Amino acid sequence: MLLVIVEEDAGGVSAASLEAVTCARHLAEGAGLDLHAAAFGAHGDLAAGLSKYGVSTLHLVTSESTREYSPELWGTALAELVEHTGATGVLAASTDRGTEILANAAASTEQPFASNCVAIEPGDPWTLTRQRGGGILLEDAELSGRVKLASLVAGSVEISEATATHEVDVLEFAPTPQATMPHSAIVDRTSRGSGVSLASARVVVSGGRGVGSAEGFAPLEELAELLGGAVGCSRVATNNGWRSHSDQVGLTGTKIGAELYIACGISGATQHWVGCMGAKTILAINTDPEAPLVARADYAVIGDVQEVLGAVLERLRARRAAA
Ligand SMILES: Cc1cc2nc3c(=O)[nH]c(=O)nc-3n(C[C@H](O)[C@H](O)[C@H](O)COP(=O)(O)OP(=O)(O)OC[C@H]3O[C@@H](n4cnc5c(N)ncnc54)[C@H](O)[C@@H]3O)c2cc1C
Repeated sequence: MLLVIVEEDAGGVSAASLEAVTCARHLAEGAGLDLHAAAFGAHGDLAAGLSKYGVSTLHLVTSESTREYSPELWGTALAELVEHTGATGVLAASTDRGTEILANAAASTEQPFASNCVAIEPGDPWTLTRQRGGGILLEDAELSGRVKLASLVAGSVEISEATATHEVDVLEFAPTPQATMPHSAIVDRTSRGSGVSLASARVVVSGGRGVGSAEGFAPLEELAELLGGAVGCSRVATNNGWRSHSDQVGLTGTKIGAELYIACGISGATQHWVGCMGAKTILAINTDPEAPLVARADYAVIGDVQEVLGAVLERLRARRAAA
């Protein structure tokens, strides 16, 4: 059996997790194995969203010690679930959580973990392609082991449904309490304005130095809201205190896999590019026609970001009012 960790986003299974599910189904079918999913917390409602994707069982990891996120406690709980179910492979999206949980589970089970994969082919060993150097290099590798663990970069796989729809069995799994184990724990949370996470948003409207100030992000916020997306930024925007680090796209920020990335006043330094290159379509708005991101973008508008966004928003507001 193969196991895929699913994360919740906006009340359903996140797009990045559905990519991992699609990839895991491909591996399971190639090996003639069942596909199970696992979620942390009482997320029984995710079962309905998984029924079309070939998942037969959803394991809900529920216990007092795993109620709040902790990479060590969740990783150890996952290791226990792997032994309990006899899973021979575990996949997750390459989100911060997915990577941390798998790394801890791998350490606990003493099994190998390949992070940041963009393609995984069935067989024994698994054949994989993974990102290195923040995505600048691609490495071909093989993964062998009694249990293989791998994480998948968002935007690598086209989400697809299974040929048959299954009713998903929901099973609760209570791991052994690990309260005395050394672990990190969340002590505070800052909620984001939008309910959509940057890593899994289908549209990201992102701003850099060219936006000019924290207040200059207001039209980006409005555009993101109108498009049902999230706001991102470059490191200059975080360094200047215009946005929080959680909004940063890039090597030392979030890697996105959006359908559409709108880069406003961002030059496109390599460290930024590796965070947004997974987007399917890139639109750059920049005063400099020679900016690297303008050269790499699918579409570019050469002009002042505030003027361009002002015109776009005017049209969108008028269209919304007419609808
Ligand atoms: C180890 C390391 C890690 C890093 N990690 C990251 C990372 O994760 N993410 C990241 O983003 N950067 C990262 N950086 C920084 C990166 O190298 C760049 O410095 C940064 O991305 C530049 O941000 P920017 O594009 O906003 O600014 P700039 O490079 O200054 O570009 C500003 C752009 O705005 C345009 N512009 C100016 N005025 C306007 C206007 N009115 N309207 C429209 N366009 C305008 C300009 O033409 C220019 O293209 C990292 C650097 C290092 C060394």
